[in-house]
Amino acid sequence: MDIRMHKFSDKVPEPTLRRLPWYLSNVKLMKERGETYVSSTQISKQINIDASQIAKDLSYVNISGRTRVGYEIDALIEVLERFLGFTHMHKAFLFGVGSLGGALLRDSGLHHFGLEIAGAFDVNPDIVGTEINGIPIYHSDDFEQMMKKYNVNIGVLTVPINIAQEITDKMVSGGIKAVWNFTPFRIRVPEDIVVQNTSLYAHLAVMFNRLNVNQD
Ligand SMILES: NC(=O)c1ccc[n+]([C@@H]2O[C@H](COP(=O)([O-])OP(=O)(O)OC[C@H]3O[C@@H](n4cnc5c(N)ncnc54)[C@H](O)[C@@H]3O)[C@@H](O)[C@H]2O)c1
Repeated sequence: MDIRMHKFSDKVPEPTLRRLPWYLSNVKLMKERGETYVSSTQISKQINIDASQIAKDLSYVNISGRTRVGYEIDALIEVLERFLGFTHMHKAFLFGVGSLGGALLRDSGLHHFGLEIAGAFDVNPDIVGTEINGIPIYHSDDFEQMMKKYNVNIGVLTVPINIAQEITDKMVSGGIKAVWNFTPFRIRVPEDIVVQNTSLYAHLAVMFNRLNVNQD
């Protein structure tokens, strides 16, 4: 298989970055079924994406396949996990331990994808000083102090929308470099700060729309 290597300086396109974890999950599934090699054609059959697209996406990752047999599964899993940053833990602080924030603290899946929530912040006296899933919940006023104690550079934002910007500013001035924003507010940040907006509801709207189309 002739895989063109990309230079490390090449910026990986966002759609590729979103597909790679999907390949990883499926390749892991094939390994569980006892396979030792996997080709882009096999992955393609599982997830209904063009084999050429898969090969192109995988060309950003430092691995080469062999003609016909494809990629060695163990090597592919290892390389994908490393490439996607899932092998070492990225530490985060979460702001707003309400229904969504609490659920994220309880989610064991984040760990598998390389995110460790080291601590959370709220102002509700009923929950400050308690912990969820072993994660301590501090008062928001203690954030700056905790930034000195923990080696954290990611902030998860699950506060009410009306204070989304205020809390973002607080996180950034405290040294947070990337914000995973679950609020519907389009937060503003300095240029060097990474923002990832995430909404479960956006996917829901797509599902409802497709459901209606299918039922017409
Ligand atoms: N992206 C999504 O798919 C999605 C899904 C659900 C909710 N949301 C959004 O997430 C946010 C939280 O929603 P929720 O339903 O969990 O709300 P919630 O009211 O249950 O939780 C908000 C929490 O923020 C805390 N809080 C208030 N002021 C604070 C401060 N200064 N510092 C730290 N914490 C503070 C509150 O005490 C509360 O515990 C909202 O903005 C909501 O729109 C997004």
